[in-house]
Amino acid sequence: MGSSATSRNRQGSAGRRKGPEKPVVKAPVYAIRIEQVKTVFAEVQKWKFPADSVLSAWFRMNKSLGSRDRAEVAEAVFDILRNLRRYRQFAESGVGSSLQRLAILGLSSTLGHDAIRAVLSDEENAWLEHLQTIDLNALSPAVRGSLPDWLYEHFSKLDNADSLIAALNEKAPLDLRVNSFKTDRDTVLAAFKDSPAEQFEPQPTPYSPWGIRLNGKPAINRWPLFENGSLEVQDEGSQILGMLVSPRRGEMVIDFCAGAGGKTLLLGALMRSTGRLYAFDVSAARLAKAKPRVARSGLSNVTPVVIANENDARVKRLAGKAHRVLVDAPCTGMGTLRRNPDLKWRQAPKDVAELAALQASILASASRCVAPGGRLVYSTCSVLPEENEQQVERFLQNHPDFTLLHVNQVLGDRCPNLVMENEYLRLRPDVHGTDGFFAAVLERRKKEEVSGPVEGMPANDNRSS
Ligand SMILES: C[S@@+](CC[C@H](N)C(=O)[O-])C[C@H]1O[C@@H](n2cnc3c(N)ncnc32)[C@H](O)[C@@H]1O
Repeated sequence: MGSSATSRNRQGSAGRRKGPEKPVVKAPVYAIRIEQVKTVFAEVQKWKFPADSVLSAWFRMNKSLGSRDRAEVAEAVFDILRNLRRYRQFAESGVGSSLQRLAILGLSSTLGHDAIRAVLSDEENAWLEHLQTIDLNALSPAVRGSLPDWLYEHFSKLDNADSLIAALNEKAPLDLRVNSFKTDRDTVLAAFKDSPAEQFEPQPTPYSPWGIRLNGKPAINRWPLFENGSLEVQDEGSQILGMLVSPRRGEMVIDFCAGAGGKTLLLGALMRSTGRLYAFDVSAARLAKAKPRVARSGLSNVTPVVIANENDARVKRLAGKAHRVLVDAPCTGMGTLRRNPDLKWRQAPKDVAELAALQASILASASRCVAPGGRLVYSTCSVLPEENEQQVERFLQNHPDFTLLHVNQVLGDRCPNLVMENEYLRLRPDVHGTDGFFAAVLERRKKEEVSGPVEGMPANDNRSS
């Protein structure tokens, strides 16, 4: 069972009824809830679409559901995804369909056994009670951590693997970033006092000067501070990346894999909306999602560009020109399992190999855009060395005109609480409370420091950042 298995006994949508509640009206609500979780999970486990897309589509088809109904279904589905391997093992015993048993496990973990007891059969209740007696330490580590074998193989090679796996199976808090182009964190925290945000216990994040951590999952897109562009949702790890790229006013900066613009917005704010910030991506749909966010943020220095691939002619035209290039590479997302637990079930070993090849190609191509003396930052939201350190090491072997900077040196005194053991930024949920996140800062040598011609560097370009 999940950690909250016995702790809560919420009233579900029954809570919306007026007058005193009687147990007799609660039962059908949770019988319906079990069916709802089964319906959604049956769709999710086709592994065709991300779980949050499946849930959003189902909510759109079931508009009459209240926010508590939605939250209960979503929490149970995500709980099943986090614990799926363990739950499947548990579901081998018991009665009824395996889908029914998974739904019961998810709901008893998130709401507590007592909440659903009345709608379960005697056998089902006895089965749940028996499961409570199982010693989780007696399970194999891959079952206990609910990872497929191939992924457990990868994780088990990392430092303190058990602690990392356990932390990645927890729910994540919600991190917000204050848009420093519009306001500052103290002002937002003051505005949160006596507002609906207060119930989510807003706290400054420990490392990022722009971060606020909320306990819970409010619909912040209806908050005025979100609507006016003062706030964005962004994990603290991604915020720290802004300090590593550290773009300055008036510079030319490329966000090579900009997606829906999460990091673009941060870089644009750090540039105080000056200079030129190219937002590249191969996905027009993702870049389109950045548009309203850029509009809200008040930035006017962002130029979105849909590229065909990393070797697009528009990329080549910028050879040697950019002061800063960020490659926030497509990756397995294994550092974000707290938020996207379906990623561990939707990928296979071949995906790691394919992504690693794509990452190497994007990094090589993006590096050509960096001006002499300029900075290239490579990042992923993965914890796998194949996507991280090994990429950077291979890149450095093939690109002697780049050197690796130590992140402590780059961060200087801007992030005094954060000290890394070696050159790389390596964040983990069990150590830092962030998603798993990796970044490396590479600097292109100035022209006079390099002997012989260097690919992508214009003969007459002698700028430095
Ligand atoms: C990790 S996501 C980027 C997230 C984004 N930086 C943010 O902060 O929201 C990786 C992005 O790389 C894009 N991508 C994939 N292949 C690419 C390529 N060859 N060149 C540029 N971008 C690519 C994907 O479409 C995806 O949006």
